[in-house]
Amino acid sequence: MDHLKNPRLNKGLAFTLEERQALGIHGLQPAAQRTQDEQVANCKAVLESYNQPINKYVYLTELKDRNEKLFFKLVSENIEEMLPIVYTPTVGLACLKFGIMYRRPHGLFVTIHDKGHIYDILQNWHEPDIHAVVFTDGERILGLGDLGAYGMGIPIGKLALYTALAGFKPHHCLPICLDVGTDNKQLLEDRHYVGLRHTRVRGEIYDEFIDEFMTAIVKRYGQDTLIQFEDFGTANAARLLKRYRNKYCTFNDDIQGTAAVSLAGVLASNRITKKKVSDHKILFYGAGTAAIGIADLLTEFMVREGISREEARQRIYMMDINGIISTGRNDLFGHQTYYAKDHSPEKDLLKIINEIKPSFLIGASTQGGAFTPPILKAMASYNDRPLIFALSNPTIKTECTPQDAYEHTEGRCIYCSGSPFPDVIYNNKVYKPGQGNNSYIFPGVALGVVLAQVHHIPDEYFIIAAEVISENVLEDELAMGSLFPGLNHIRDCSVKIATRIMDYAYKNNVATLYPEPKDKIKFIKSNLYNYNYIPSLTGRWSWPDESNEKKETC
Ligand SMILES: O=C([O-])CC(=O)C(=O)O
Ligand SMILES: [Mg+2]
Repeated sequence: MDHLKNPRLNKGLAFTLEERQALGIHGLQPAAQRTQDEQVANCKAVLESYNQPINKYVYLTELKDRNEKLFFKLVSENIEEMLPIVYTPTVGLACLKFGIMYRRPHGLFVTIHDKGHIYDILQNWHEPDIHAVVFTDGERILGLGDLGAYGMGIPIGKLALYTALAGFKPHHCLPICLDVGTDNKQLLEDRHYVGLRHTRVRGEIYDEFIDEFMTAIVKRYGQDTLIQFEDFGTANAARLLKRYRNKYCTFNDDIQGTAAVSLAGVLASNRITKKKVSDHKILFYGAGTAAIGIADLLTEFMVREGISREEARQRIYMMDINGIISTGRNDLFGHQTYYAKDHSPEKDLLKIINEIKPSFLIGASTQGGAFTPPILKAMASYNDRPLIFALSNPTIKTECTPQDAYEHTEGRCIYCSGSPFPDVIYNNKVYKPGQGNNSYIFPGVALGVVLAQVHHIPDEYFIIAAEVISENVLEDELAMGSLFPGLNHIRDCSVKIATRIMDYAYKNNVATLYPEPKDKIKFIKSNLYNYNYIPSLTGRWSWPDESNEKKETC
């Protein structure tokens, strides 16, 4: 029965007659036999019959629970259609409905009351060989804010992409939600809420809890376990990254992954405008975690282009809800101060644009529709090809839609958004706006890091990832307005990113995998998850002359 009930073993109607007899499951299924491709086609037909994206999400979750290989084949071979369901934007909706939809565990919940016992909780996870952990404390889920334990949908979604976009084996991945309470009043009163019903624990106790968590992970799974921070609140994200980045194999996706995909977008746009990054005057709308991460990485890149760090920071302006980030303000934190200008605390975005005349406007504000037509028109009046990045997620939080962006800039803007949008037709021209989402970055970076067994993740890896992504945008794609390779090429891009990161790691003597693989691409490919079924009756051992496909243990 395990072969029908365990999603890792189940092949549904793809079991052959011989397998059904040998496994003792003959008669438990109808007579038909299907190939995996036929099953994929069947799944697509079922998905088409649902109108609501959330119902498609539930169907796919159930498919993953029933037949893991079929789920990953479906997603991996149909990325463009499936990504918006298993990931942004639908995953945001799934988080909002997490309580009512909760069925079975897909990861670990560690609460603040488990403090002192986190290692024991990790022991309860059934898989012993974890290479990558994605975890959140649910404080800033996408642009939706504090969703507490409902935030668990995000680590689950991110790790599904580790497998679908970078070939991580699913049993090497562990999603974790740290539940320290929530300050979201609506959730505290929601009868479906599944998390702790008290406000967030902060301060020293929170810090000790995170410290214990990090220690417990490496004690349980080893020093080179990759630990990805996801959707932490602004007050903690940068602070915790700084604290842990040189101690653990860790990165913050919202700071570093989003920064890298934005850099990739600018580098690709430079192929159109023939500019350097340092030729831009940049205005950020939003000065939180993602914005600071992008600003820091752009600064780093401008320094490489040959200007001083000080000059680079002078080219970057930021504003948040309290106005322009200026030296006179006393509410700035962390790296915000690097970008503070001598300026009156102006709060009106249009006025600021008219004064600064930026060439590049980046939205990381979580304020849907903030880039109004007059703002877009102003950007078009100062620039031949204004850059407009509307990065907030999910779709309702996007600062402007591509339709608005092209319409109000006479089709001249170079645009991307964090959430997916359909093609736009403006003035008889078809635009295919790309998705500036960190999903182009984190799977490939993670793959390189885990395979080279490095212990820390420097910014250089994110610059490498950005360069690889921008180099892989085709001329045709650029001409259609996309700054990123088509989503269906993302798996190849992940392998390329991983290869370049491994090269860099060995050159800099930080890879601990020994010996260095001679042909890294071949090495990487031979370690990727195989989502195709393999015969169920191959026995326990593999033989050296057999293909990798057969060698894989289920
Ligand atoms: O999840 C996404 O789509 C991108 C991301 O990290 C965020 O918005 O927090
Ligand atoms: Mg995120």
